[in-house]
Amino acid sequence: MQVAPSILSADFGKLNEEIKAICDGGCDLIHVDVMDGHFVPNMTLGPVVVNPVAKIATKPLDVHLMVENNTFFVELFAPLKPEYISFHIESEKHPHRLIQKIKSLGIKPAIVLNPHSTPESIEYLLEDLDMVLLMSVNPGFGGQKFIPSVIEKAKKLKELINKRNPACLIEVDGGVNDKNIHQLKDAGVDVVVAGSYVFGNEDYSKAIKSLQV
Ligand SMILES: O=C(CO)[C@@H](O)[C@H](O)COP(=O)(O)O
Ligand SMILES: [Co+2]
Repeated sequence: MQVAPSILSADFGKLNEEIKAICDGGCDLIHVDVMDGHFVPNMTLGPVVVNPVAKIATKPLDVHLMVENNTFFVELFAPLKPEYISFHIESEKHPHRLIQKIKSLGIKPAIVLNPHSTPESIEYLLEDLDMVLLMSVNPGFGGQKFIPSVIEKAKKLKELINKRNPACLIEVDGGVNDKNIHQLKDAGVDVVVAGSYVFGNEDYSKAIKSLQV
């Protein structure tokens, strides 16, 4: 299991130290939550903050867009050369076109599903995706309670992925901790995002390793 700590839960008063600690602590990716105050009722990080993060990070960035104008934000974050950019299926009228745009920028495209969205809704996009991110909370905030139906959804998605594009990864985001990690692993999940669990732990390295099952 790969682990992507969400920097939303980091201490922004000492962001450099926090980034260094999770990279040295053995994380696989750095999850960057981008919220525009329209698609979700919160606002977070723009390139002004994420640029210095990208400069000191020794692990690749996983940019999670929670915005209405996806194309604008893809163009804004592309110069930071993230490994992945994910966007919500619920906020995009032309997901196939946007996937091609992200690919053309040399970035791996991923699609995010809110708790109500079905894996079948993206079946015909799977062959063009590197990852699907399943939300296990409603997007907008860290520290929320895990929604257990994501386990069944991950299993269904895994079947579709096996049929359409076995190389596509499944990522789960929200309320992940050492209690639900084995269920997620058994459901076929490849990557987990963990914000409050990692940054709420005194020993980041220990917390990250406890999820790398
Ligand atoms: O995208 C989001 C929230 O919208 C997440 O990435 C959270 O920031 C994860 O935080 P925890 O639920 O792990 O505290
Ligand atoms: Co996220």
